[in-house]
Amino acid sequence: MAATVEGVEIDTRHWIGGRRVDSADRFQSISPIDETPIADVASAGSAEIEQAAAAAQTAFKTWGRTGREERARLLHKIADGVEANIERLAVVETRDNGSLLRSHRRGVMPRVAHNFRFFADWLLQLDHPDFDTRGHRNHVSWDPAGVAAIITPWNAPLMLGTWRIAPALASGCTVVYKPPEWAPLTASLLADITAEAGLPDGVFNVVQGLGKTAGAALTRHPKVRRISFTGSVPTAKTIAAAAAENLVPLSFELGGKSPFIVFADTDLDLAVSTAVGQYDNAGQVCLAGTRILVEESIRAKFLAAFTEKAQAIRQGDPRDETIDIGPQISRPHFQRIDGFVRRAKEAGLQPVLGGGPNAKLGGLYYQPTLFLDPPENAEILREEVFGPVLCLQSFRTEEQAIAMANDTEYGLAGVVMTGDEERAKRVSAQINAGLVWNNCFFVRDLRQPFGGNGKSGIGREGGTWSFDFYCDVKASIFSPNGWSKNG
Ligand SMILES: NC(=O)c1ccc[n+]([C@@H]2O[C@H](COP(=O)([O-])OP(=O)(O)OC[C@H]3O[C@@H](n4cnc5c(N)ncnc54)[C@H](O)[C@@H]3O)[C@@H](O)[C@H]2O)c1
Ligand SMILES: O=C/C=C/C=C(\O)C(=O)O
Repeated sequence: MAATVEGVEIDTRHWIGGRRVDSADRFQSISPIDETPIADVASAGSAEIEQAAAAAQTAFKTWGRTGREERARLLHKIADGVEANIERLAVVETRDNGSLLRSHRRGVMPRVAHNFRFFADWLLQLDHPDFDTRGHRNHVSWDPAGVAAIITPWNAPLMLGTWRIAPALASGCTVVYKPPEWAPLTASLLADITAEAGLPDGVFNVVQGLGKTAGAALTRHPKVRRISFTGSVPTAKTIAAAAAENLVPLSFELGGKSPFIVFADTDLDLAVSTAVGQYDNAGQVCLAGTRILVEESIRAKFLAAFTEKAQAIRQGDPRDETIDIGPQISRPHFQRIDGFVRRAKEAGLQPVLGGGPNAKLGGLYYQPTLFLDPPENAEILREEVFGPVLCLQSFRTEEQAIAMANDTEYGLAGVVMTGDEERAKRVSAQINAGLVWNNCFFVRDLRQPFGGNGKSGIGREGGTWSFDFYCDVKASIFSPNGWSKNG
């Protein structure tokens, strides 16, 4: 079973134990650009999951004992393969998930390659210095845990997938990856790349399918020793219950409703352009600062400049390099976003920007939308919309800004815009979030701990934190006594 998308041939079957495997069931991948079906994809049930888990467990016997240098070498080979295929991966991803081709070409796909290179290099340096306990030498080592199940969403499919796949493979785990059913295609190309790189059979497996069937069977599977999930809170709760059954450690990167705080002493141009950037990827970014909090004395000035800049956003076909934002991922997701906006309007809020579908473009294009001063308990202020919908409120004091910023069940990210470095340090220290950007947004370094507090997730990945998750970390204690003379 194959599809040709933007001239690229894609095998849309699963990739299990180093070969293509089909299913009787199929699902369709529909392009958000024009809502046309672009591929029929194999849809797994528990039998295919069983097969993949068994292949991964068999492969683990060898891969788990493969030396660090060899694992790192193969990860670099995969990165080479990604780099050689950037254009093919970019055009397929854009057709499949509707994100900008220009960012796939120049930002996202290079980051996919970097995900592999970074964890390959980190593996070679992974170390904890030995330490002494009354003459006993303590040694710390990282033993791979076994089969890792990785499940990720559609808003940055290959980037979010490989951000988990690369450290799992570097750790010596074998992987069963369940890509998002709304954008499944680049995962299949990645399987080809890993095969060409010479990754042994069964070390990396792709099982395509729906969350409630393939995803659920994977997270319940007793051979799985780690579950790494990026997605929504309701799904996370279902997965946590499945993980509890087998006592499997899990890593969750979930939603957000991050604050974007603008102090009066900010560089206004920088604050406005960074704030308008929160509409990027049509608002389908977990980290987005969707609650803009502006100091009252500059509110009018900020709002005027923000509205002007937001109105200049060019929306359209994401394959056009001059376009700034594309469509939403799917009809159900589009309707969900519109539901939030309609309910906000019914509750009496009037958007000062957008407020509905983009009538000129039709399809899945939704206008960048801004609501002012929703009441404290408004749904639009509390729930993650995951679309191009922002709220703006104002504050009078720093304490009030911090209190408003922290008035959420989420805790993924925060943005602070101020000209005062001391204030930036003081405020970011008090924001309840896994990541706080000061006078910037989305500056990523894979040495950073990445993850969220509260409903935004469990655990951290990045650098050694990733290896801590995919490994059973071990302490070996060597006594000074009792060694044989030959020992
Ligand atoms: N924190 C982060 O790093 C991060 C990054 C990107 C997106 N997200 C979050 O992801 C969400 C959007 O993604 P979504 O709507 O696709 O999320 P989702 O939870 O509906 O789906 C995510 C993945 O889980 C699978 N899934 C669904 N039901 C399942 C089940 N019962 N068992 C196992 N797997 C199942 C899906 O097939 C998909 O692959 C947003 O909340 C967003 O904030 C978080
Ligand atoms: O939409 C969410 C984006 C998440 C980004 C990352 O996981 C990352 O940069 O590693």
